Amino acid sequence: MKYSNRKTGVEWRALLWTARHPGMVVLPGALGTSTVLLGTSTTGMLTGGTLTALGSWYRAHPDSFDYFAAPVLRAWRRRWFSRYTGKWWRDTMLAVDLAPAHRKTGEHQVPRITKLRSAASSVDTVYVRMIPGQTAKLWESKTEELAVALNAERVGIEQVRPQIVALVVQRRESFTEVIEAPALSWDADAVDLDNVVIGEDEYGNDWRVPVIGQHIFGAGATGSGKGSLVWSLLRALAPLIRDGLVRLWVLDPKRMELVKTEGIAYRYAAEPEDCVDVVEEFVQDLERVQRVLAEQGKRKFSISRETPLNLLIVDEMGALLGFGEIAVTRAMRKAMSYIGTQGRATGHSMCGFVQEPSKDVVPVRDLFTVRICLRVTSAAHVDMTLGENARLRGALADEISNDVSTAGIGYVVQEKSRVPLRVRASYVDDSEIQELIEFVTSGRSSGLKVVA
Ligand SMILES: Nc1ncnc2c1ncn2[C@@H]1O[C@H](COP(=O)(O)OP(=O)(O)OP(=O)(O)O)[C@@H](O)[C@H]1O
Repeated sequence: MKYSNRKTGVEWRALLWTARHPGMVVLPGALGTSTVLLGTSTTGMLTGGTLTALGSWYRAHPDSFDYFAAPVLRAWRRRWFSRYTGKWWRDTMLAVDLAPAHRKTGEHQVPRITKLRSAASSVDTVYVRMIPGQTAKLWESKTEELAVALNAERVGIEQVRPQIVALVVQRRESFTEVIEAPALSWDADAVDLDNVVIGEDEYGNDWRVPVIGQHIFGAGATGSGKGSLVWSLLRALAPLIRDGLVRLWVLDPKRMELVKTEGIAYRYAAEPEDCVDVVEEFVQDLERVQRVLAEQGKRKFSISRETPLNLLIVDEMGALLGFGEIAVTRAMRKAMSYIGTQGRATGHSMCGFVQEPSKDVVPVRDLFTVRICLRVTSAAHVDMTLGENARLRGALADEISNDVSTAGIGYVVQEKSRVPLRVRASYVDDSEIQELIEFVTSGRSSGLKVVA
C-alpha cells in the first residue's frame, strides 16, 4: 500500500542496490582497499596478473575457457553493458507495455532483472521478477514485441517460480555450422537408448532423445531436414542394429529418403498395401512379445535377441494415414493407434515423419511422446506438433527461413520446464549413409554377430 508520493531516499536506494548487486560493490571495493593498503603499483600488478592469466587461459585452452569462464564473463558484460542495463531496460519495458504505472502515484513500476545467464554466446536467459498483477501468460503475449525491443531473433518465456519468469533471448542464429554426423560406435553397450545423441542444442550441448519406450514424431516442411533426423538416429543406433538388438521396420511411401535402409531393415515396404502388411506384422510381433512377457511374469521387456527393440519408421505418414485408399488409411490408423498405446512396454516404438501435422492427416498424433518440429509452413503447425502454447513460449519454427542453410534446425519442448529448445540435427551425407550400411551389413556377415 502506498501512502506517500515521496520516493525512498537516495542513500537507502543505494544500499538496497548494493545488497542486490554485491559483486558490483565488492570488486571496486577490493580494488580501492588494495590501492590504499598495498599501493597503486602492487594493485596494478595484481590486476594485470589476473588479466594476463585470463588471457593466457583464453589462448591456451579454448575448451575449458569457453566452458567455465566465458559464460560468467559474458553474462556479467551483458548484465551491465547492454539492453538489460538501467535505463535501456526501463525503456524496453515501457516500450512493450510491461511497466505499468502505479494507480495512485502514476510512477512506472519496472520489472527487475534478478539474474542473467549466458551459457552460449547466441542465447541469454534473463530472470525477471514480475510486477504484482502480471502473469507469465501476459509476458508470453509480448514475446514478439520483446524480440524487436531487445534486437533479438526470438524470445521465449518460462515461468520458473511464482513471481519469476525467465526470458530466453536468442540474439542471433545459434547454428551457423553443420553438425557432424554421429560417430559409429563399435560397442553396442556404449549406446544409451534413453539418451541417443542426434545433434546439438542451441547451448552447444548434445541433443539427446530417448528412444526406448517412446514414440518419436517429427514434423517439417519439404526440405526442412527430416531425413537427417532419421539418419542421425540410425547412425547412433548402428551397433545395436548390427547385433539384432534393434530391428528396423521401414515404411517408405515416397521411396526417396529411406530407400537405402532396405539393406539393413528387418522389413521394408514402399507400396501402400505392402506397408499395411508390414505394420500388421509389426502388431503381431508386439502381441508375440506380450505373450513372452506374460509367460515370464514380466511387465516390461528388456532388450535381448528374443525381445529386441523394434523401431517402426514411417516416412511421410500423411500418405498412409491421411490421403490415399480408404482401406489403407483405415488399416494404418488402427495398427498405429494400437502400437501407440501398447508398444512401449514390449519394445515396439514408432518414429513418424510428416509435412503437415494436422489431426486430419495424422489422427494418431497425440500418441507420440517425443516431438520435434523443424521448419513448418504455418504458425498453427507448431502447436500441433509441440503442444499448446509452444509457439507463444518461443518455438518459432514457422519463422525458420526456407533455406538449405537452416535445414535440420527446429525445436523440441523440454520435458520439465516446457520451454522450447532450439536444436539442430546432425547432417549425415551420402558417404556416411553408405558407411553405416557397410558397418551393419559387414558386421552381420562377419559371422561374429548373429542377427535375430
Ligand atoms: N541436419 C542438416 N544439417 C545441414 N543441412 C541439412 C540437414 N538436413 C538436411 N540438410 C540439407 O537440406 C536438404 C534437404 O533435406 P531433406 O531432404 O532431409 O529434407 P526433408 O525434410 O526430408 O524433405 P522432404 O520432405 O522433401 O523429403 C539436404 O539435401 C541437405 O542438403
